[in-house]
Amino acid sequence: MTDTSRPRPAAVEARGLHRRYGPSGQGGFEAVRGLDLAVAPGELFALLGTNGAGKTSTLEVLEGLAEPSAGEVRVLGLDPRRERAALRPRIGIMLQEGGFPGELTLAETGRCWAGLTTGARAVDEALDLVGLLPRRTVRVKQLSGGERRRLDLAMALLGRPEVLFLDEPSTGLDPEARASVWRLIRELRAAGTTVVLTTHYLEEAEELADRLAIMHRGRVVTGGTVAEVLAAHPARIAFELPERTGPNAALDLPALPGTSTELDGRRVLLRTPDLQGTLTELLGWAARHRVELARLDARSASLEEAFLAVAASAVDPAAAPAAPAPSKIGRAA
Ligand SMILES: Nc1ncnc2c1ncn2[C@@H]1O[C@H](COP(=O)(O)OP(=O)(O)OP(=O)(O)O)[C@@H](O)[C@H]1O
Repeated sequence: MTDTSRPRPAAVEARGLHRRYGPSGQGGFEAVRGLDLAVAPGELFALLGTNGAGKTSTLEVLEGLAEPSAGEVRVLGLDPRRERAALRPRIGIMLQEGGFPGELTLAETGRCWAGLTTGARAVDEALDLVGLLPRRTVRVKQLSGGERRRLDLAMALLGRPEVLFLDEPSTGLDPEARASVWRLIRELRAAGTTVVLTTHYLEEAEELADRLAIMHRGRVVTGGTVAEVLAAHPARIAFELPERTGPNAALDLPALPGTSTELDGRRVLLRTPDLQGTLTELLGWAARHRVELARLDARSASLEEAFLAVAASAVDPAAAPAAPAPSKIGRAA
């Protein structure tokens, strides 16, 4: 397992966390299988993963809504179950479904929720944060799906939480609403709030997360900063050789250590752990030989590629992401 821990003290910490549904042995199901994570104060941590990987099951234990079947959990140094009374006023929780009563207006919902919250901010202020102030007299049942998500977020923010748990905060939001939720999350983080979120949107993690972990089948498969996660995956350089060079032209290309090559006619695809170095070599070679590299495209690995590779490698170890074997470019065909 990849250790996604950082030095203490952590705002959120799990050690050897297991969560089981149903009885032990046959008939039960272990959704979380020995998970370690540590989120520093003020950090934004994203939990990614395949469907059914165990993200929500993990979050519910961190939030104190469920008991772990094994392992240790601490949030702000407190046990989320045994010290719930002390912890609850200091955390905000946005579940996948808020489940607020449909007949109440947003303002009434906020007032009810504020009555249960220590040190709550003004309801109108919370609604304003998520752009729902103009809708304060509308009933919850009249909200669109995206507006409900924003109401869930507003209620999670009511108590000015030190730690905010967000389960898929932007699911169902249109691009504009998503951008404003991202802006709000960034502002909260800049003000020192620790945020733990789950998401299916890889660009959300790429945009927001200081660190992330990718889960598959109850385990963290990889984790770290976005750059650290991407570093394990090769960058790609694609181009077309000129027609005059013919199909064997690739034999004339330079040796590019650590780079693997795929040829499809005149189209060349290089995979390299060192994008800048390989590109420099390649462009130098092209300049010296006056070769035009048509449709040249160079890019780092995306989080999507890393995610797909991780999911595949967890099923099939042969597909594990690895640095490409050194090869002379023309010989790899
Ligand atoms: N109450 C339950 N009883 C039995 N199994 C459950 C229960 N809740 C969840 N599971 C199973 O536990 C596994 C993890 O579910 P969980 O909802 O934590 O995953 P997730 O990563 O949040 O998934 P998704 O991305 O699809 O929302 C799944 O296989 C799910 O079917």
